[in-house]
Amino acid sequence: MHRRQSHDEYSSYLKYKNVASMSHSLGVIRSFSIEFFSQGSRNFKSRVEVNSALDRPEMGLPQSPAVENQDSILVPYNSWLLKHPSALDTFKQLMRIAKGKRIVVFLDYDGTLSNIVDNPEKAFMTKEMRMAVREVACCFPTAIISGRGRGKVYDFIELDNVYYAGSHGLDIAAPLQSMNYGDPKHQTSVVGKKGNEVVLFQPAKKYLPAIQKILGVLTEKTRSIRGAMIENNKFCISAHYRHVRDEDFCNLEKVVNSVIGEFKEFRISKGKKVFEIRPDMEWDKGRALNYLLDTLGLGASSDVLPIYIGDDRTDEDAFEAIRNRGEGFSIVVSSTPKDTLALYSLRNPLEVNKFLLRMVRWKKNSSLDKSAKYRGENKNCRMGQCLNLEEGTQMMDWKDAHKPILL
Ligand SMILES: O=P(O)(O)OC[C@H]1O[C@H](O[C@H]2O[C@H](CO)[C@@H](O)[C@H](O)[C@H]2O)[C@H](O)[C@@H](O)[C@@H]1O
Repeated sequence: MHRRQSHDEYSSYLKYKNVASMSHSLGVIRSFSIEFFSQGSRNFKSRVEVNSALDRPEMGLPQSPAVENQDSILVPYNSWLLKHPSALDTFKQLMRIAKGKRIVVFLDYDGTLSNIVDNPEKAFMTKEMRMAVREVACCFPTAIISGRGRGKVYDFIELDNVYYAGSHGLDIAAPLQSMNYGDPKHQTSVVGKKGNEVVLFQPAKKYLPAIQKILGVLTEKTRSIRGAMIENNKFCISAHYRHVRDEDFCNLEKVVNSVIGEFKEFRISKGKKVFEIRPDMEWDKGRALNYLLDTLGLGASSDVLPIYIGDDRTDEDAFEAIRNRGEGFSIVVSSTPKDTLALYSLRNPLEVNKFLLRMVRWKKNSSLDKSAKYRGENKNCRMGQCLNLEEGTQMMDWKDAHKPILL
């Protein structure tokens, strides 16, 4: 067990070195002189300690058995931070780069806006986080890109001034003008319950019957594996193993592999104690980010600056998309060193909350600097509603100030 672990850690370390040499600076000059300490017990201990903190039982449910952070690497957090500086500590430099650019904010949900908890149905975000997201969306176009079904992630966030992409970007409710972008065969213009017209971009529709089949077979075949949980995310499926005992994990993995083996058009990736099953097509969170930028009419603008914040493997596609654009800030949420293409980091959702509020204050101050009346950039928000925001301020209820854009 230990032998395998150290081999894995070493390959992780090599992978990290590759990522490190690939990673490029987007304007902030950073030191690349990372001193790796010898891979002795000190590093190992620090990794284990942080991971076990993540594994702590929450909400009185049994402790999670399997390794969560598959990407953790063998460097002390402070060394890793040199490579992926805190977006809070470098905030001023970041905003210096962002000045005069059109910022678009992209946020993952689980592990980014809400803490990772034992029960996926109870991954609520705090009301402070909801306020911060609502405020940030008043200042900059903002989209949530989640692995969950779009409807489910809306139920958690409950904001009408953000765009939603569910199923790892396979289900996007985009602004109306997006009819001019992307493949029209995947787009439908629909009128939602609230009378608003939106475009649904759903490139994986043809896989729905197969997804239903997989859901049925997986649910049946994992029924006898204690703690296994199958989640329907509409265009993809999650097979959770957070509560599966160590001794049953291989069995679950075998079942998932053998079921999906029968469906050649699907692929499996691993998230945080979850197998994520989705159609094997050229679409991911990175492509969803680019699609949303296009539909906002910003895809080709040279002054657009996307910011993506996410914590998990599928978010790496979005980090890569930002890297390929050559403009933008990719921010990984992690309290342990891990392999990532993200340039910056935040430790946890609490720091994400702080970062979002700082962006709001920065926007407000930079508008006041120009002695202009502060105005939000999101057309779905009433002007001036972000005024006087201080960290921790209780906000008034602006429910009816937003034009709903969701179905
Ligand atoms: O893209 P995301 O919004 O980050 O969604 C990724 C997966 O998130 C959820 O699972 C994870 O969070 C749960 C709640 O904290 C946790 O219990 C689980 O172990 C994590 O894997 C969601 O339930 C999955 O469907 C998403 O794929």
